[in-house]
Amino acid sequence: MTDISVGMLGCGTVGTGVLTLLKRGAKQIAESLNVHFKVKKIAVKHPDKKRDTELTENMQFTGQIENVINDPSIQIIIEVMGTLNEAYDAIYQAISNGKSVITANKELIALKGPQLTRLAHEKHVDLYYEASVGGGIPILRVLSDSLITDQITGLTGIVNGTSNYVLSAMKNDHNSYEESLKQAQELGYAETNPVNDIEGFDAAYKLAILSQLAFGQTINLKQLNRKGIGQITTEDIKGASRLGLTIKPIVIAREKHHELYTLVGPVAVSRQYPLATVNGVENSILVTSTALGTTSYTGPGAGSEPTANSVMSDLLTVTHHLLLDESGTSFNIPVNHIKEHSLLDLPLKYFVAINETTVDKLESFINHSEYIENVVRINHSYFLITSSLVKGKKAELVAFFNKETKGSRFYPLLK
Ligand SMILES: NC(=O)C1=CN([C@@H]2O[C@H](COP(=O)(O)OP(=O)(O)OC[C@H]3O[C@@H](n4cnc5c(N)ncnc54)[C@H](OP(=O)(O)O)[C@@H]3O)[C@@H](O)[C@H]2O)C=CC1
Ligand SMILES: N[C@@H](CC=O)C(=O)O
Repeated sequence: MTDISVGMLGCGTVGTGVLTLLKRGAKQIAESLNVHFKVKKIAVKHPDKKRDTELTENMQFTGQIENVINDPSIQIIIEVMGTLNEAYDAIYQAISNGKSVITANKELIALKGPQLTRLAHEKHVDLYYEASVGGGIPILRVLSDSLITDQITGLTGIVNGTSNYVLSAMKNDHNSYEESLKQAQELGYAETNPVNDIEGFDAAYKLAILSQLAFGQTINLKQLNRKGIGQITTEDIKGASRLGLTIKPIVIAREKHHELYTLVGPVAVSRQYPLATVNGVENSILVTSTALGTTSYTGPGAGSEPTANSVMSDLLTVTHHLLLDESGTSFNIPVNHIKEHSLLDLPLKYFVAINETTVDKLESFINHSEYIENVVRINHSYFLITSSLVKGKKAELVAFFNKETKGSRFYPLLK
């Protein structure tokens, strides 16, 4: 039996899940790999906090990250603490010290993954981050292994469990936005700062990682068209429903004529669209590729054990490499620099929610416009489906509604 010493940074929702799965899977790991993982040290923010003693027996808790990453007996570091700069410095140092690293940190990988991957290659250690996208869904391995020879042309997905949980609870259980978000936080789905979930930053990081693997491209997050779910009202959800639509927190990246079109934000999807029935904390990613057509990957997108399961799969990959003396691998290093656009530059249909209005002009416009395919009125609000609009025509409609009504919201529509 080979003993492998592991150090952890963080022991919260995901970290506790990792300890649980390590304990539960110890016999199976010993039988199949002839390996015993020993978690020696765990760095946390509050080393004196009370922890589950059955899970953490013989583990040393410390408030100093250096105690873990500089311990020469530790071979593998699992980073599940979050943060950007602290995590970067810690992982940089750990890799420099010759340790393989597993992380669930999407912000870090989206923003600094390529640098760390290059360093890991140089130092002949592994860097893996399956848990950073889609929680328990093994989507990064699918993109980097199963689809390696296929050409990916599009990704459309729900990749933030918290915002999908909130919107599903608002629609299906008629819960308030605040109540639903509180539940998502209590269930361990939300980020330390839930603004990252609600405003689409977390989804944007995940789209960046998916694009690194699918298109070899690190997308420019500063220019990305990103919106959150905070502006969606219960009226919009009801209006969409009356038109056979559901509002979902979606990420999209599409390659067209060797250019990339991206979007992060709420999208109205028809009831037949595959993502319409992905509810609660579930995530789902639809991948379109030349050989396979469209394939979908669905599962729990956040939470303790699902996310920890992805960490475990990385841990076993890294261990295989260690045992075979083949460390120095990762998912990929993005090398492409293709031009990026907002998906909204392409012709799209829209679901439009128009706030309370009594303006006759609007009614007359709606009845005569060739661009309106369907409309419902609920009290004094109107909800429309437009025909496919080019960017300029959409801008005209936005201007018209903003002038003639008390405000409107345009949601891209996928059928
Ligand atoms: N929750 C989820 O479903 C998912 C989370 N992730 C990612 O996994 C990572 C961890 O998330 P999660 O487990 O939910 O977070 P938690 O907030 O539950 O846990 C964070 C842990 O890190 C420790 N920690 C925080 N800051 C520091 C620091 N500066 N130095 C040392 N330790 C620190 C905390 O210590 P203490 O316990 O003392 O407070 C805690 O143990 C994040 O990157 C997150 O984005 C990825 C996929 C899903
Ligand atoms: N906060 C994230 C956690 C998983 O990545 C989410 O809600 O999806």
